[in-house]
Amino acid sequence: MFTADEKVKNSILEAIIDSAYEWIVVVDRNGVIQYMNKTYAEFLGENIHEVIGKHVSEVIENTRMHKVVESGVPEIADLQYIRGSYMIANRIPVVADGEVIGAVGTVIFRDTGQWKKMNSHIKSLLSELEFYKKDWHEKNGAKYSLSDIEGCSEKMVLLKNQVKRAASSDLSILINGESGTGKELIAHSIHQLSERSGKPFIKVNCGAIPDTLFESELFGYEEGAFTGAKKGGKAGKFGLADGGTIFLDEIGDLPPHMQIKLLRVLQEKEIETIGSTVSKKVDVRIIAATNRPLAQMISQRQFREDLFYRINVIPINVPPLRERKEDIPGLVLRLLEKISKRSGKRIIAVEAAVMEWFLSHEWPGNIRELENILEAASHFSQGEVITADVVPALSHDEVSAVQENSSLKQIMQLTEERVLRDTLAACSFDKKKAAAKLGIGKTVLYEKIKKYNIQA
Ligand SMILES: Nc1ncnc2c1ncn2[C@@H]1O[C@H](COP(=O)(O)OP(=O)(O)OP(=O)(O)O)[C@@H](O)[C@H]1O
Repeated sequence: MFTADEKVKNSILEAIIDSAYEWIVVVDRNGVIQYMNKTYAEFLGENIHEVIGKHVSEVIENTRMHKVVESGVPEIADLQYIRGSYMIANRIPVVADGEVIGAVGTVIFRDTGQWKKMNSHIKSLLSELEFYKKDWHEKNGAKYSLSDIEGCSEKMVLLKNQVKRAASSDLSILINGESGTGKELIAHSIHQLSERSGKPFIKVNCGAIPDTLFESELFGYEEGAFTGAKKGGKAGKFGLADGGTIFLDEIGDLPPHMQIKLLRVLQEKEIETIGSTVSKKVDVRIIAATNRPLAQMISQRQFREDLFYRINVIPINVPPLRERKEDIPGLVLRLLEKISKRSGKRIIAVEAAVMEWFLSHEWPGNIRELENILEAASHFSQGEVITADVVPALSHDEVSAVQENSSLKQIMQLTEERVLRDTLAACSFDKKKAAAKLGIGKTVLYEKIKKYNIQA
């Protein structure tokens, strides 16, 4: 029991802590919360009494409090991402009799205006950093690894095993799959898992290089090789990839006269820089990808058979999303996490109606289409859960579904009904206003409301 004097002292202490500039949390040696000040709990949307006794990782995103208890090493001014913003966190171990018995954590920038300002400053610095990191990775390394590939369907489990096996060999790989299925992600993962992972991963988009620049892009040129050549010359992609992996994306888009040049390099394993008289040995592993039917292109003489056999030593087929719909819930969570990080807006789930639609949609654009839809919806979303009204594709799909089996009359009626419903809702069911907006008389509007049984 506290004495009256102690009670006063405790109340004073509590008042000081609650009005402190920082948010405060205290955990015991097991990482279980023993204390949290009111403002912190409020910010987290938690009840102050309910958080006591919970493990800190259940309550605070990206926390490291329990790690500090384990390591006994203080962490000062660490950047922590909580509820869509970056905060600055300090974590100090509490030591008694030479033993760590818990930790105190403080987070600064609880003043919204202040942290918004700081947050936007940090975000702009981080996006600058991201830009340079991306640029560096594009030139020198693989961005993704196997853990970035979401999917627990049977097809994806088989695919991941195949990726692991293929990575350990040094043979050429051809990844086949529809657009947006994750072929590039797989190419990165193969490189990361291979013995070449410490060496460059260089991507070449075969469809995007103009014919006239193809040779200089791939093989480079010497200084003075032609008018306009850069001082010091230029290294080509094959030279840059030496020792590592070259990823030939969209190989089916390679024009025939370029196919023969590529075949020569693959056979002879040497390149001739433009303007040089000597050829240079290169050691690169080839991973190619395509969404075009190369076998059919061979029969139509659009793709060289000899080049096909050179690159298709290990074929990997990536299944389209419609054949592995059980992966959708996991993908949605993974992509929302990625989008939230990118935009700084916390979105954690989609409502049941949206998921239902996701599971019934055919996904012609595969995972890229899913990512784009989630990105647009999270932009318009008001809360942390995406609702059907912010998924534009959802209403569009209804129309296309009807169009497949309907007469023009039915489609026109459906469209008319939708326009009426939308306009009435936008005018808060003020029929005079809605009629004026639609450019029809009030009587006609009443007739149509009756016809479609539209109710306020
Ligand atoms: N299994 C997956 N798990 C998580 N994200 C994925 C997965 N597959 C694809 N993605 C994401 O979907 C997007 C498209 O993937 P990617 O660019 O690898 O597809 P692609 O098959 O190479 O497409 P294209 O043929 O059009 O070049 C990327 O943002 C990628 O990160």
